[in-house]
Formats: sequence, C-alpha cells, structure tokens
Amino acid sequence: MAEVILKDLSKSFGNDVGIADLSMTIPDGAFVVLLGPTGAGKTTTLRLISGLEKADAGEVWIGGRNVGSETPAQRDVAMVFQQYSLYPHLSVRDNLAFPLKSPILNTPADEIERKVAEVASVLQISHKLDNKATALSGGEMQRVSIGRALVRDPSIYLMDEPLSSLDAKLRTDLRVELKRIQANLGATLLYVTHDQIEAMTMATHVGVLNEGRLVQYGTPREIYENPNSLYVASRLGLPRINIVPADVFGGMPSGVTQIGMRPEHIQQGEGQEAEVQRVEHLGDQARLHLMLKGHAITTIADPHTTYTPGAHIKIAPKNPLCFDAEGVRIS
Ligand SMILES: Nc1ncnc2c1ncn2[C@@H]1O[C@H](COP(=O)(O)OP(=O)(O)OP(=O)(O)O)[C@@H](O)[C@H]1O
Repeated sequence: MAEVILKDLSKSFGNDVGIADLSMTIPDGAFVVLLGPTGAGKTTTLRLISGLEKADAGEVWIGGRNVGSETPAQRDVAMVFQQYSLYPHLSVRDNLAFPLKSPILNTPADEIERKVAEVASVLQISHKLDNKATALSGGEMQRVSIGRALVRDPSIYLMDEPLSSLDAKLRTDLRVELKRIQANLGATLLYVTHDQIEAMTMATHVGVLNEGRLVQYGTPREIYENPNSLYVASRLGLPRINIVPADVFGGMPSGVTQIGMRPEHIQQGEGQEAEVQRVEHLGDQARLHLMLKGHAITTIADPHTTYTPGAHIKIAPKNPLCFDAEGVRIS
C-alpha cells in the first residue's frame, strides 16, 4: 500500500468547479473519508487520483511517484463505484478472479482460488460463485464489485459510496468487515460516503469538501468536536447539530452571532422554556423535537421519557460551539 499526496489539484468542467486547489496527504494505511454535499467534488477527487480524469493543474503522487503521465492501470489503484460494473457474461467466480489474471499481476492459479474464496466468504457470496453475474440481486452485484477490488493489493482503494445500495443489515456487516480488512491489510483507502455512521466508525481521517475546496481535515473526533466552521459542524452528527441565533439563550461573548449545540449538549431542567413537538422512541434512547422561540431543536432523552407533545421543558446549551455571522468558528 502507499501514501497518496495531492498537491494544489484543480479541475473544472466548463464553468463548474470540480476541485479547486486541493492539497491533501492520505497517509499509508489510512482510511480517509471524504464528506460534502452533492457537487462538492468528492467523485472528481477519486477520478483524478485514479487517472480517469486529467487535472487542469496540480499533481497526484502515489507511493512517491508523480503519476501525472501514468494510465489508470499503471497507477495501480482499485476503484469501486456506487453502481456496480461487472462483466455480465462471466460467472461471479470469474468476475472476482478477473483482476488477478491481468498479465501485469500474473497470479498463480492456486493463489487466485484462495483469494476468490476468501473474499467471497467475507462478502457472503460464496454460494453464488457459479452464478452468472447477471443472475444476482442488486446488492449481490455490488458485493461482487467490492470483491473485485478486494482481491487485489493496489496502492490505494478508491471507493465511491460502495455500500449505499445495500440493505441496512448487510451494510452494517460490510462496514465492520471493510474496516477489519483495511486494518488487517494495512490498506490505504479513500472513501466517499454520505453515511454518518460509516464516516465516524471507519475513518482514521475525515476530509470535508465545500465547492471543490478542502475546508477541514482531521480525525472524525476532531471534526465532530472541533469543527472550524458552521458548514463543517453540520456535516457530521445525527441528528444534526442545532444552530440557533446567539441571543436565543443570551450570555454569549461579543461577535458570536450563532451557536451550535449537538443534541447531547443540551442541559435539561434549566434555561429557556421550550415546547415538546414530537417524541421519537428509538429503543436505546428517545429523541425530543422541541420548539424554542420559533427554532426547532432536537435533543436526546432517557428511553423511558414520559414527555409527550405539548409538554414544556427548560433547556440550556452545554459548551456550545460559537460562530460569527459568516459561520466561522470563534470559540
Ligand atoms: N463529467 C462532468 N462534466 C461536467 N461537470 C462535471 C463532471 N463531473 C463533475 N462535474 C461537476 O463538478 C462538480 C463536482 O462534482 P462531483 O461529482 O465531484 O461531486 P460529488 O461531491 O461527488 O457529488 P455527489 O455526492 O452528488 O456524488 C459538480 O458541479 C459537477 O456538476
């Protein structure tokens, strides 16, 4: 596996900015998750690293090589797309074996068989190895396309929402497996997701993109606990962080115009009186949806809470994040 360095990378499509001056180091063995809303430039970043797209400016370094003039094959990256891309006329076994049969790798037959069996087992598709790729459900096809990447030992795995088409149970299983595989192999991974739990549990690093720019890069905990802007604070956390004008609670230092409160950072029993709008019982906890001076606020409560809609509850922020009028974090 390898370290990947992006230096001042830019790519536009006509008037649309794909990526702007993106610099980022993906350490060898890191699991880096890219977060950002649609159009932020996540897929473009993966395509620039893989060589499917050519940068307007800047450099991509993989394992100490500037790969600007290399083809995708020479770059030795394994990419998994959101939508499966299989060879329909081949069996699942042959689809999985295909990357290992390339003349560059020249893998011995017994090694191919071992790897295919191992990956099929991890992805829970061993019983489908002799099926035609087309005789599979959508979720199974996606597992085969993940498997086609995992049989290889590339410089970096590039994955674009690989689990988004799977059902919840399989998604949870594969999330754990992917993380285990990455940790065991020491694999380097760049991974795009909109899924909060995937980002928090799998990533060693999270990069937050906004309109093609990297606006913060750090561990998931740093991004969650110490976001540098309101934009970044809103990217991680479910339920989302509550943002209210500073004067709703008052007592904030000058210059603070908005405060951010994670649902778990709201003190109950003191402060301003809010009205309960809705209570969601989730089993291990309850979510309270409150209204305070026209602002919707979500917080969490004991799973056996007896609050019902219409009840009143006093709340106060506990260590809120403070932002200025532009959304820049000021404390
Ligand atoms: N082939 C293309 N032709 C024209 N514009 C493109 C092309 N690829 C990307 N773009 C534009 O570049 C910007 C970034 O797109 P990109 O696909 O990288 O975003 P993304 O963060 O991956 O979004 P999503 O979450 O929807 O996949 C968008 O404005 C998009 O319209």
